[in-house]
Amino acid sequence: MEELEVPQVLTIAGTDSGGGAGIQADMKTMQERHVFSTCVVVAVTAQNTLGVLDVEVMPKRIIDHQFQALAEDFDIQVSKTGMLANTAVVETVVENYQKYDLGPLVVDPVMIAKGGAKLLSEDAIDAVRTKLIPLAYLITPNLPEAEKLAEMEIKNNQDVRSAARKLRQLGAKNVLIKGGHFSDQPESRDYVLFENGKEMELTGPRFETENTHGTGDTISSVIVSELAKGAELKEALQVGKAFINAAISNGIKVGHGHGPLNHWVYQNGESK
Ligand SMILES: Nc1ncnc2c1ncn2[C@@H]1O[C@H](COP(=O)(O)OP(=O)(O)OP(=O)(O)O)[C@@H](O)[C@H]1O
Ligand SMILES: Cc1ncc(COP(=O)(O)O)c(N)n1
Repeated sequence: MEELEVPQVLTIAGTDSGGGAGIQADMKTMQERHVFSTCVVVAVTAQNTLGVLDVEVMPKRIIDHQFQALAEDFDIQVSKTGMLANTAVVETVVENYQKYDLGPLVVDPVMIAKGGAKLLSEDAIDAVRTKLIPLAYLITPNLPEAEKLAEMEIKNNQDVRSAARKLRQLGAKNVLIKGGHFSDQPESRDYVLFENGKEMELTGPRFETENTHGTGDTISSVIVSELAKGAELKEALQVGKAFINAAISNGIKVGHGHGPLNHWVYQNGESK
């Protein structure tokens, strides 16, 4: 029997027991985009749509062994990082990514959950800036994350452009600054700065909803999946934006707080 070759991808992040963000959102999204997903769990969160109850960071030994187990058996085409918790984890991830061949790296520099919980300690931001960003093929901060990493305030579109240039100077090849937090604007607008200096905007309607738990994880996981299937970055970003628009606008009723997205609805450009 002939077996199907499928692209293999990796998410390095924290879990969300509520299933809407973190590793669970990543793997659900990757499954929807028809790639085989693997994971390195660096932290476990006790979480639901109302917030984060507790966090346990994994010891270095088990993080190292997860990388080793994957590297010895799988052929990972593209990897991504999400919640990395603290400096020690950032350094362990950097060490392992440099040790093994895990394809281009998409860095989603998760810092604070929608409900306000800290998912990266303040002192780890420096390690992300100086050790992780230089490895990134693409970095995908939201506005507050871009402000921290670029060490500047972002008040308007010109500031977004300056912050993206700073992030490129830190070593990220390509930069996507997500505009989900510009909530006073009528449309959702994300900004992209490519490695050749070209720019692009990803725009769409802004939906009035509380149900945006895991938007950042989801869009970066679509991008990882499309890249693994051989798409150019521009196309991967456009599929990501279309997927997120469909996943937000066709909302599902789960939980009592910031609800999760509809990960099923986007089917090759067709939503409900
Ligand atoms: N209310 C909304 N309507 C339309 N698009 C949105 C909305 N909220 C977020 N988005 C889009 O979702 C994507 C993720 O952006 P966002 O800024 O929310 O990332 P994030 O804060 O990292 O997400 P999270 O922390 O929830 O994982 C972007 O493409 C953004 O434009
Ligand atoms: C484990 C984990 N990773 C990422 C997020 C960010 O998602 P959001 O900002 O939507 O809460 C999260 N809440 N939990």
